[in-house]
Amino acid sequence: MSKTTRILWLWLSTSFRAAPWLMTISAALVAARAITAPTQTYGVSRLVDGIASDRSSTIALGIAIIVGGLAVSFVADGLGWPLQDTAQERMAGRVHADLLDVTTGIPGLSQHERPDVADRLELVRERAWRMGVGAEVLLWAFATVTNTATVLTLLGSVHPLLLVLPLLGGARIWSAYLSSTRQQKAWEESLPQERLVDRLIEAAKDPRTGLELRVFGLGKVLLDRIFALQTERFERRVAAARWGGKVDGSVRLVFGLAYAAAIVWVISRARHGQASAGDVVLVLLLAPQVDQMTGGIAQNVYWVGEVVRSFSRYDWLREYANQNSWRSSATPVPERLTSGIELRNVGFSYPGSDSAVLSDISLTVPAGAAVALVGENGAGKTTLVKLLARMYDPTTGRILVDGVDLATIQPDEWRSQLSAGFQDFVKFELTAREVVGIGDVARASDEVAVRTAIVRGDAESVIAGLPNGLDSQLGKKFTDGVELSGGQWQRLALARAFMRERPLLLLLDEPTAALDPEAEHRLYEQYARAAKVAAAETGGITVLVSHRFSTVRMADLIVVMHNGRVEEYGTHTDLLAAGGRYAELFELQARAYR
Ligand SMILES: Nc1ncnc2c1ncn2[C@@H]1O[C@H](COP(=O)(O)OP(=O)(O)OP(=O)(O)O)[C@@H](O)[C@H]1O
Repeated sequence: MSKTTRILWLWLSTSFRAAPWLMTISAALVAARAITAPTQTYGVSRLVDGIASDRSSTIALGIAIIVGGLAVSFVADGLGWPLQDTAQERMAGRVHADLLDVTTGIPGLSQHERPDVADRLELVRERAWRMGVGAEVLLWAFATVTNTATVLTLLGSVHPLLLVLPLLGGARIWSAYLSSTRQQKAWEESLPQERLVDRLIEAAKDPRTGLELRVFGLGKVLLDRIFALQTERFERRVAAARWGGKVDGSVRLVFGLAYAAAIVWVISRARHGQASAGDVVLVLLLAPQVDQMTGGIAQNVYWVGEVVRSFSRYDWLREYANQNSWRSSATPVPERLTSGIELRNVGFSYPGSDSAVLSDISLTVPAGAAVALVGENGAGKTTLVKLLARMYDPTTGRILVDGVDLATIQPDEWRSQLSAGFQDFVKFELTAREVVGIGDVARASDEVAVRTAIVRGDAESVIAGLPNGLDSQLGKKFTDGVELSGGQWQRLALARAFMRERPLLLLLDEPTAALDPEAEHRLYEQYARAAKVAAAETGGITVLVSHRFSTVRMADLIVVMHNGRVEEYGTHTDLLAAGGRYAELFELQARAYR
């Protein structure tokens, strides 16, 4: 199937899939409505001719056409609009559901990292409503075609030369096309600015950024920046719209003059007996209809173009999702780990960047082990955690889970066996019960499971301080919502990470950074004891990222990273004895606490 056919088919099938019967009935009504006006005009011309020639059969025909037209338009108008509106709503709903389905089906994170992909994704989302009006535009296009065919037949019946008039209208269609493409281009060019404006507005509104904004007096700077970006974007778009207005206005003027000349010509033909009075009436009354028709086609060209463009972007997204679905990864995830996880010459660069963030990492983490990643900021610890969660695949090398390449394991299944807590965790503004429970959606309403996770996350004191305990609404956006401190939110996020009791891999990327070192130490000690029991059953591995050596030293294996490489690894005792970077950093921190 060619790309154009595929897109048109996508448009047509989405419209009819959304509301098959509504669309079919609406199409019939729309066609009926489209032919009534020109047909009634024909009825009037018959009536005039009948009166002029005093022929009662012609008069009767004229009246029958006019009355029949009235009846049809009465029914089509009464029924058509509500049905069309409903079809339209269904289509919009369908489009949004389809879009969500496709985007949430992309398992990796690359689409958020590559600016070109992010731009296109934004365009798809932002223009989704244009796909949503697809049903209406389709019916509208159908109406225009029917209407055009009827008007052309009637004009041609007076004199074939009059068909030049609608042809002149073609220039108008062309100008509309030019103007819409220019506006489209202006729109697309201003998208990066639009994205930036959205982000800046978000930052300006977000209570979490409010504190720093005020301390550094950034409010005004931010507003000026938003205003400048918006002005630039607005000017670009207005210039395109103004250009379109000028071109369309001039073309319309030429068309109007040509039509006036045609009317004069038909009148003179009638005076010489070459045309009837009815013909003059027909041409006169068709004038506004031809103008409306070409205007309608011009608008249709614009809208058909918009809908086709939106569907072609959607088609691109489907292709992208298809190519990035990691569908070849179909190996089931193991139920337990026996040998462990091995990284073999793993290297990684973020999408759209050439510089390697991780290089040549080779490491074996035995099943059941707790491993700590340490290293200075930017050493690549979080990136390694993301690779283990399979948010990305390594650029080079492989990650083997019990000897099976992680890149071949079904991504959703792998993630269902993971649990994670992060430093920049999400503050889900739900009830406290849900905030914790969603760490294992299947058991989110299991009271015992939620309470156990809360104990493991050392968050009992947070719940005890809430007005309605677990059922308290969290977050400032709600009138009865309770706002928590950074540390309290973090404890709940940690409890959430502990909802899955026996994950094969638990990733803890500085999830306790907001707690004091003692609280962190206590928590990990408690956690390590429980983890040992679970690990004996499932071989589950814990990966912990922390800058605090009091915690790190408890790990079975400590991996010291530097500039995206593993510099040394071993147990706390081994590494201290080796006297390398670990020993140096440990000594530095220990001295600070003495
Ligand atoms: N999404 C991204 N796109 C491009 N580069 C990135 C991205 N995320 C991180 N990086 C780069 O990768 C490098 C490693 O970052 P990473 O977050 O893995 O370090 P880290 O060791 O976890 O640091 P920290 O201790 O500060 O959390 C950094 O140089 C960073 O600039």
